[in-house]
Amino acid sequence: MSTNGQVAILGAGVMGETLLSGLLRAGRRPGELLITERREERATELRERYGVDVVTNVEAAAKAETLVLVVKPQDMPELLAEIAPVIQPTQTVVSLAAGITTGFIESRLPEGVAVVRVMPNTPALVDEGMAAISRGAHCDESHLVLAEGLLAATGRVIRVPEKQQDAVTAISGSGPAYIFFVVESMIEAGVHMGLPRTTATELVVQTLVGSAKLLRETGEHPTVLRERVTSPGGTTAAAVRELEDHKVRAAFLSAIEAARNRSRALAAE
Ligand SMILES: NC(=O)C1=CN([C@@H]2O[C@H](COP(=O)(O)OP(=O)(O)OC[C@H]3O[C@@H](n4cnc5c(N)ncnc54)[C@H](O)[C@@H]3O)[C@@H](O)[C@H]2O)C=CC1
Ligand SMILES: O=C(O)[C@@H]1CCC=N1
Repeated sequence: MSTNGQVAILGAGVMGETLLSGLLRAGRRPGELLITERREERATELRERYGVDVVTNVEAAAKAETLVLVVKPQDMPELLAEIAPVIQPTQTVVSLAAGITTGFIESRLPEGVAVVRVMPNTPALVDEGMAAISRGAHCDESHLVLAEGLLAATGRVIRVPEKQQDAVTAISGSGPAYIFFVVESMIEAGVHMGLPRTTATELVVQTLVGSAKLLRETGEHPTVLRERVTSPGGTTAAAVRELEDHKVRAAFLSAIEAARNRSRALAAE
């Protein structure tokens, strides 16, 4: 049962489909994958789109070597109660849920099941994901390597101590949303100044991609890169002064701390 290499994705919403499509792009065959999904029309859609089998949670837990839990944190107790009677300590559980600790999961499953906690993000859909993984009490190196193998299909993977996962969630898990918020704001500014929306969008998206590549490929500190854009007495200095006056840096600090605090609170709901 536990050495068939089969991976079951339990809960195939946004993140479940992201992982599923990434595994298929990376060369896994549909027959090696199973999904479960509570919404019937969603299950049908994914079966037709990817050619994977849709099974019940109990069937998935009885069959697959690796169970990837991708339901919302609030749905986790019910899912764990469903699979606990059939799961064996030879299987590996990988949880992608924000805020849910490995201890929370271990305490609801048979003694000895290895649990890996992962925080992925949505750029995984274009193979530019950032995932951080942490070991539970019953994990050894092989379980971490297995989880890394799954997540590496869609981008970068790092290992972090579990106590850092709420901060990771606030930075890279939710992070794409902050970037999209900035992008929306910049496009709106362009439209306010009379640029056609398509022009403003192209300018902003390419500026974002170019800036991201500059950061990654030069390895320079963002402050240095920003200073290079900022000519003395010029346009950028005028803009950055406004951002500082509006306490945008402080707003980012508070926003990201709020996300971290929300992650901490999720397991208690
Ligand atoms: N969306 C994101 O950017 C990220 C999400 N996550 C985590 O991934 C998890 C899922 O998030 P999303 O995909 O955004 O939510 P979602 O709501 O799109 O997907 C959850 C899916 O699980 C299904 N579901 C719920 N209970 C079920 C059950 N008992 N059995 C089978 N299917 C069930 C729902 O019908 C839904 O399709 C959450 O725990 C979230 O914290 C983690 C990192 C990033
Ligand atoms: O908003 C959320 O709770 C999930 C976790 C990180 C990104 N999305």
